[in-house]
Amino acid sequence: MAKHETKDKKVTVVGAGLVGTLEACFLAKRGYQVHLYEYRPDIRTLEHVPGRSINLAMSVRGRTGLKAVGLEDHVIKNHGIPMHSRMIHNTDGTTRAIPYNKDGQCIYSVGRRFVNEVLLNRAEEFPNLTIHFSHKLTSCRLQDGQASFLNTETGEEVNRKADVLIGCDGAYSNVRRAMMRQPFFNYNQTYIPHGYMELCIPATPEGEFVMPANYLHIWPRGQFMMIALPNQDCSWTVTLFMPFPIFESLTTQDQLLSFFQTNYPDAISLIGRDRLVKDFFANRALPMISVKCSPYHVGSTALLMGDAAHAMVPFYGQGMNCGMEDCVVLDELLEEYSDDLATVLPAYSAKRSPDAQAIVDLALYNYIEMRDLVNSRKFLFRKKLDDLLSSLMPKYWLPLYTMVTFTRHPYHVCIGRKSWQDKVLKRVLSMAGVLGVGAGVVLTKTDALHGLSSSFITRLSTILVKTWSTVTTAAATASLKN
Ligand SMILES: Cc1cc2nc3c(=O)[nH]c(=O)nc-3n(C[C@H](O)[C@H](O)[C@H](O)COP(=O)(O)OP(=O)(O)OC[C@H]3O[C@@H](n4cnc5c(N)ncnc54)[C@H](O)[C@@H]3O)c2cc1C
Ligand SMILES: Cc1cnn(-c2ccc(OCc3ccccc3)c(C(=O)O)c2)c1-c1ccc(Cl)c(F)c1
Repeated sequence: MAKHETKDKKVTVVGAGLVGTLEACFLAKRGYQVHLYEYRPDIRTLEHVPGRSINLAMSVRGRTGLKAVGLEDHVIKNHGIPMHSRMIHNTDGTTRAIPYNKDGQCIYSVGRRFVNEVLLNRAEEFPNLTIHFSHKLTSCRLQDGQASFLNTETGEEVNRKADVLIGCDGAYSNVRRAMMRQPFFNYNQTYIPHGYMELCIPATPEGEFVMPANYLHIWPRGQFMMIALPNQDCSWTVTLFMPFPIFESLTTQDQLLSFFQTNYPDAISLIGRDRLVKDFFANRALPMISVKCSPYHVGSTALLMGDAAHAMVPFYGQGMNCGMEDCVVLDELLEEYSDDLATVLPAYSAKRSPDAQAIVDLALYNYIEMRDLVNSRKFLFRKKLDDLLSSLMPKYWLPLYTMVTFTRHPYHVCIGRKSWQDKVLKRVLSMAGVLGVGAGVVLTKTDALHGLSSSFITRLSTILVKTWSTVTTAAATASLKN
């Protein structure tokens, strides 16, 4: 296929967040003339950057995007804090670690601002990439890549025509809003009844971590999930997920402290009683939205990427990872079709929307599943069962979280395996139910749940061996299908 010249092709990217800035780098690297417009001022000049989350879990899909523009080592090796295991906090204050991966793979806690600044610095290295800060997209014409911006510093209106307009303007995208006027553009959004609030566990006076550093700390309390990710300054960003009515019901200091004493007693001393009260009442719980839409393109002149295309609830830690993988997928298609945009954009929609919609669904599913894990025992049991099944049939059983987080298996393949895994789990648990009384006694009377006692494992293994032929046949069939 004849190579389509890129050096004369203009691209307007709207939104210099994590995905827009990365995409601008990808396109500039291919030789396009790129103009990146961002509503906010240059975050590198700001004292404090208001944001939706201070740190994020980065895994292989995001790392692959950073690697393509030469930033993986800078972000991961020099900045990212590895989280090798989950640290599960029980209501009695005891904790339990469960490693993520036998091969030592891990996820990394990275600072949102740091990653965005690193991407902006990289973007400025491209002579064919111009960044326009404090420029808000006010309107756009998708059919010819025309866009109008308001320079919020001067009040001046700026018009930009390009060969393609790419909306990376986040979950409440204006480019997507324009797309909604297109015939056959499908869209749906869901606000979940939970909100989230970020709190902080400070470093010690000596500047040390107060909890073991290389863990994703999780307080699984069903409706009241809470997590903590480590920051570079040895503090922790805590995210509290609760139904809005619960947030609203905690109106006094006593109500708040009593709630935490019941659900997260260890967190009171970790955060600090006075700081907890101050920060909780100084913050407000923020909403979480799930957005699915398709197609992502209009002809060869407009495209949606990142949260603008697929905003997801944060219960899988995949939003940024998915958006960065969007950039990798688009680049592979530009390479495959020699930058023929008329072919690439429809191909991108066809390839990416099933996967993006799958992870949006999976994140929502995880929200529901974790909401039902009312305590650590259930959370631990699920994880131990996953580990047991994957050790018994490694070729067929890869825990879903492992598949999503530690591989680049297409998301739609992961969700396909999930339905099969759910069927097997139901069969195994119903078989185990036959021994339920015995197993129940064993599990409740000892700390077997945590260690999954050898008698339980023997019994479960017997069941599995008995159902071995069924499971492996089903697995073989399923894996052939996917
Ligand atoms: C609480 C929480 C925790 C999360 N944790 C994780 C995690 O652990 N791991 C993970 O992978 N993901 C996580 N995410 C998701 C992740 O934050 C998003 O998926 C990611 O930021 C999406 O990047 P984006 O560039 O597409 O959109 P955004 O980051 O929203 O960037 C959009 C940019 O467009 C700009 N913009 C908007 N409108 C306009 C306009 N009209 N004109 C010009 N510019 C405009 C905005 O100013 C912004 O800079 C989390 C999200 C939340 C809310
Ligand atoms: C930010 C981030 C990065 N990854 N994860 C994550 C998500 C889900 C997980 O398990 C799903 C599961 C547990 C138990 C049973 C079924 C499924 C695990 C895990 O296995 O450790 C880790 C999160 C996260 C985000 C929000 C909440 Cl509330 C949360 F708890 C963790």
